[in-house]
This record gives sequence, structure tokens and C-alpha cells, in this order.
Amino acid sequence: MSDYRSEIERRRTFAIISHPDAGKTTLTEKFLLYGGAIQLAGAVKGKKNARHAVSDWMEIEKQRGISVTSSVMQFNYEGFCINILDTPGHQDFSEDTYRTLMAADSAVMVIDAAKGVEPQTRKLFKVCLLRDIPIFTFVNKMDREARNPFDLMEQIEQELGIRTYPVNWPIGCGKEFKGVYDRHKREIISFLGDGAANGVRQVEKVELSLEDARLGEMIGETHRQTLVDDIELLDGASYDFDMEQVRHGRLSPVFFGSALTNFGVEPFLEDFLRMTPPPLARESSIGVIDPFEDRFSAFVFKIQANMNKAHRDRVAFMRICSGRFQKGMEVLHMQGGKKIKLSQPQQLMAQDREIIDEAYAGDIIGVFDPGVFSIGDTICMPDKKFEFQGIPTFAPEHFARVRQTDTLKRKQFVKGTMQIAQEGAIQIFHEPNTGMEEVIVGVVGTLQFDVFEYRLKNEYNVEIRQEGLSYQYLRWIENEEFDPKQLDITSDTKLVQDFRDRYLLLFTDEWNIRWAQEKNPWLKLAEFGRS
Ligand SMILES: Nc1nc2c(ncn2[C@@H]2O[C@H](COP(=O)(O)OP(=O)(O)OP(=O)(O)O)[C@@H](O)[C@H]2O)c(=O)[nH]1
Repeated sequence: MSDYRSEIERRRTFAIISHPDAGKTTLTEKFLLYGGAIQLAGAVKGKKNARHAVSDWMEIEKQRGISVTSSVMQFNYEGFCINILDTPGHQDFSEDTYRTLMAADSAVMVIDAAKGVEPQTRKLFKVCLLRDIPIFTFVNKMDREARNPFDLMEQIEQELGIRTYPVNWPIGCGKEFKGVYDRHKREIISFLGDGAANGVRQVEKVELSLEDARLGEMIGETHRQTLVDDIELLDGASYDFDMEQVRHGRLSPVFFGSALTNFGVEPFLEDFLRMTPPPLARESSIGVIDPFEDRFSAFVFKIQANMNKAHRDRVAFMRICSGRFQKGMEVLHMQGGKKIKLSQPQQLMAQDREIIDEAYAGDIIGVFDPGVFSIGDTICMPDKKFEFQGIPTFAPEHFARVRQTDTLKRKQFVKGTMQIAQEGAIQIFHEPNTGMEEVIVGVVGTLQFDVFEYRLKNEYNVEIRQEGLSYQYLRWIENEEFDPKQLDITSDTKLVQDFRDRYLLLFTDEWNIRWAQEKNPWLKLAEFGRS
């Protein structure tokens, strides 16, 4: 029993988010390097020179150099068992990021020191705040010219509405980057020149206190003076460290470093693991489910088909919320109302899949999905039935009418479109009383259209034509008894159904939403769909 408890206690499950190119993949790789999960960072990293990172597997990601889907990796470090959930960097995929955050107990936000929080990625970071989990900030690329660290802190606070607590503080940047000052240990970790051949090996460090007479010699008198002044200012003016505030994502511990040259990564990992919580309890229909509870439970947060050309199948990713999973155990799929055996439970290391015998609360497992699971579904034990809170669906903001160009490929078109929609990569709608001849596709960000078109062509061999529609808003109709004939709407507003036949309205602007509500006072409209 104590083994079972300590297995859960040593789990740390977190998501890593950033805007594209801030260095999320590089940082993840350095973590894996410390955990011994990979040997050489340079051997697997480098999209720019055709090799691709361990966590980016889809062809489109390699071509565009951006992450479209999220992936999961597990490794051990200093007694911890760590699950990293990688997320897409672009705001157009923020819904996927949100679903991934649902499976995490904390988040690491990577920010490019030269760019700060970029306007187009505010949405992604705000999505992170919605989850009420600890958010840690890693300010990356200090080996390049960077913005003033005080300005960066201020920007994070103002744009994201979260307070910051710098755990360490940078000394210079770019060619003049000398290292960081650790505010807790009150010592300097010095950056040694060339960054140990681009971080292939772990970097060496020299630790000195602020008062040490050798400091001026080591970092130069100007840097020493700036550092002393900065620290005095910080100690006097910055927020106090308050773990309770950190736990609720109201205060973000901030670290500076350079993932590429491997500087500051290990101290960050160590402090982060000390502060980030073990698996958290989760709300359910029968109250809070404790992770140490002896019955297994999990929920599906991601579904992905055709992840790998060698395995043309569909995998449902589940976050284990309580208990232990053992191979061959019989579980209850609540939404399907059926007892099932989870087949081929796997833990993933990007393209490598490993069949596992057991897994614990906090872990993420991928199971073969014969088409029964949906995002948000609960898996529990047959003698204790309950449902976890579902994962809300974001309202799409862009819509297009989609047809296949070759009418003979109808079957593949319907299959591909349905599957991609079930994964949550797009949302699909149709006009009432029509089938799937013509589909209206809705997305949160327009890049999702490109991914949809690309995947239909490559995975299902179907070419499509997309015609953009001018709708911008979508609302779910929540009335239990709904008769479309009663509806009084403008000619600009369109009534559609989703693939579960729920009714929705598409609007071109807010004026039309108000109009619909005024003319139909009985109408209950919701901005988020329930899964
Ligand atoms: N100079 C410098 N370059 C870095 C650092 N970290 C990452 N890079 C480079 O920045 C580029 C982007 O890094 P990635 O790790 O792929 O960024 P990402 O955030 O994962 O990007 P997406 O996959 O699009 O979300 C690569 O060329 C890296 O080599 C750093 O600390 N210093």
C-alpha cells in the first residue's frame, strides 16, 4: 500500500505552453536529457535543419515548423516520475491547449526574452489562467539580446493579470550574459561562455554569493553594480513568495535561462519539481475524487487518429485521476454505458510506443479507440459510477462550407471529416434535415482549416473545396423542447445542427444575436458547448 501511495506522490504532470519559436520543444528536450530519456539533445532537435524534435510528429508540423497537436512524454528524474504534456504554440490551436491543460496539474509558460508576451498569443496564456493551476514562467533565450527583465515582469503582469515572483534574476544578456542570481539560495550561477557546445552536454556552474569579493572579477564591475541595485529593488518592491498564491495560479514563479545552451534548465527543473503539486483531486458528479482512492478512474482529454503512418489507428488519451491502472482490467465507460477492457494501453514517447502493464494517478495513457470515446468521457470502476466535469467546447469564430471535389470519394470524405471532428480538431455542422453532402466547418483559428484540408488529402486521399462564410459567432440552443418553426431570426442568421443533432445558431455579428434574443425571449443561448 505504501508503494502505491508513494508511486502517486512522486508523479508530476504538467503542460508546457509558449508562442511558436519561444523554445518550448528545446526546453522539453533538455528536461528529457537530464532524465536520461534521450542521450544527445542535438541528435533529435533542430527543425530548421530537417531533423525534427521528438515531440513533433505530424508531417505538417515538420513542414511548417510549428506544433499542431499536443504530445505526451514521461521520464524519471531524481525520484520523480514526470509527465510532460507538450501543446501547440499557435493561438489558432488554443482549444487543443485548453484540453491538454485539463489533464495537467500545473503549467510551464515559456517566453522569448526578446519578444515577451506577444499579442497574438495572449489568448493562449489566458486559456492557461482559466484552469486555476500553478503557472511557472521560464524566460528563455537569455543568450540573445533580451528586453529589460523589469519590463518583462511588468508586461506579464499587465497582459496576463498574474503577479510574478522572480526566483532568479539575469545578469546581462546576449554576448554579455553572465548568469543568474538565485534569490532563494542567495548565490550566483555563472554562465560559462560558449554554452557547452550548444547544450549537448550539461552545463557546468560556479556558485558565488553576492558579497563574494571575486564577483566583480568574474562578471565585471558594471554587471556587479547593476545586479546589486536590481536585487535591492526586487527585494523591496516585488511580491513576497506565497505558495498558496502559486497553487492557484495567481503568482507565477519566474526563472531566466537559455534552453539552447542549457543554462538555467536544471536549477529550474529542480525548483519547479519542489513547488509543483503531485496529482490533484478532481471534481465529479459524486463530489471530489481523491487521487489516492483505491479505485481507478480517468477521463479522455484527447483523441488522435493516424498519429503514425505505421499505425493507422485511433488513440484516446486519458489522464488517470485516481488509483492504479493494470493491464487487462475491466472498466466502465460511463458515457457509452458499457464495461470494456482498455486494449493495448500505451505510454508514449512521441513516435515510440511502449505497451505498459500498470500506470498510476497522474499518468497519461493512450488506449486503442475503436470509435467509442469522445473528449471529456469518464472511465471508472463498475462498482463506483460517476462522471468527471466535461471539457467545454470553444465557440468557433470562423466558418466555411466544405465539399469534396470528387463526388466518388464521398465515403472517405464523410469518414475523414467525422473522425477529425471527433478528435476536436474542427467542429462540424449541417443544415437541419440535410446529411453530410455539404458540411459547415467551424474553427477557433483559421490555421485549423489548413490542417483539416491537409489531413483529408494525406490521410484520407480526399480533396476539398472550402468556401468561407461570413458568420463569426455561434451559440448553442439550450432549450430542452425546441421547435425550429417557432424561431424568428434575420436572414443573416443560420440555424444548424452539430453531429449529435443539437441545434445551434450562426450569427454574422452581435447585433443579430441581440435581435434573436429580443424576438425570441424564450430562447436559451449558450456560448460554450457541453461535451
Ligand atoms: N539563441 C537561442 N535559441 C534558442 C533557445 N531556445 C530555443 N532556441 C531556438 O529557437 C527556435 C525555436 O525553438 P523551439 O524549441 O522549436 O520552439 P517551440 O516553442 O517548440 O516552437 P513550436 O514548436 O512552434 O511551438 C529553434 O531554432 C531553437 O534552436 C535559446 O535559449 N537560445
